Amino acid sequence: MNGPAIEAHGVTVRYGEVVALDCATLTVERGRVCGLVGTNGAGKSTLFKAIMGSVKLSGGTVRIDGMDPVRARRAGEVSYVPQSEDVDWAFPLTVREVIMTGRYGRMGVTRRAAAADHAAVDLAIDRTELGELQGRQIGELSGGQRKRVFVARGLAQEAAILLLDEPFAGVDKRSEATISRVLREHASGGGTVLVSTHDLAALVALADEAALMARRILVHGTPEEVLRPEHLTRAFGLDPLARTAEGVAA
Ligand SMILES: Nc1ncnc2c1ncn2[C@@H]1O[C@H](COP(=O)(O)OP(=O)(O)OP(=O)(O)O)[C@@H](O)[C@H]1O
Repeated sequence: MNGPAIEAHGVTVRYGEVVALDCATLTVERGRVCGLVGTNGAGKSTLFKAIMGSVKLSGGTVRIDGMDPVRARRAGEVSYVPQSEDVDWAFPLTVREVIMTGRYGRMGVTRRAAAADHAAVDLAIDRTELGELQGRQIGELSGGQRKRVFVARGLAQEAAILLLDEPFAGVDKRSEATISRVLREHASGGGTVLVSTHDLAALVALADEAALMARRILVHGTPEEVLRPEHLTRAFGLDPLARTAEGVAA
């Protein structure tokens, strides 16, 4: 592995006339949790897609562990938990089966789970506290439980880099606490986490560093530094102290 875990330099992405990212630069070193903060439409999801190599760049470069992002993704180095899953919730899949899909990249064409696959899934289930729910149909789960399932799928993949787009939106307190703990543990074990959140209050406990974005990275530093009122005013365009974090971001 060469270079930082995530290195986006001068990244520009356009959707037709819309400039979603305008020269965004962000470096995240291994073993860190970085919180990504910005208004709706600030380009957070697009930055995740650029890091995954799933969107065309009009400018700039992305390197993951020194590698091209598509290569890194194919090597299973990066796992992405999107804001909303494109999943048919009525499809009869159990929690365990969904988490096992995180192992598909390692199974080859037969998709036959070996002992190592079951062990990785067991560990992911344990860490996300889904033991009692592993036989349930995913359609029966609450929003927070579903989120934990997709975080568990990322853990089962054993990717060094976890990208999570709004994992705390609409989840219950228990799921929020579990996901936060899992992310901190991942970083303590040498992994890297980039997580977008609207929950500014939780950022200090969750993240080692934060990045404030509005089509590009405006400030990148400790959460305390990034959350200074003058920076939030710049990113959100109003007095953040006059509103709750949720209200500002909405
Ligand atoms: N497929 C697309 N086609 C056209 N415009 C898009 C597309 N995806 C995103 N955009 C636009 O690009 C900009 C950045 O969107 P993006 O989803 O990256 O922001 P975000 O910070 O993740 O916002 P949110 O929190 O609402 O998901 C927005 O103006 C959005 O409307």
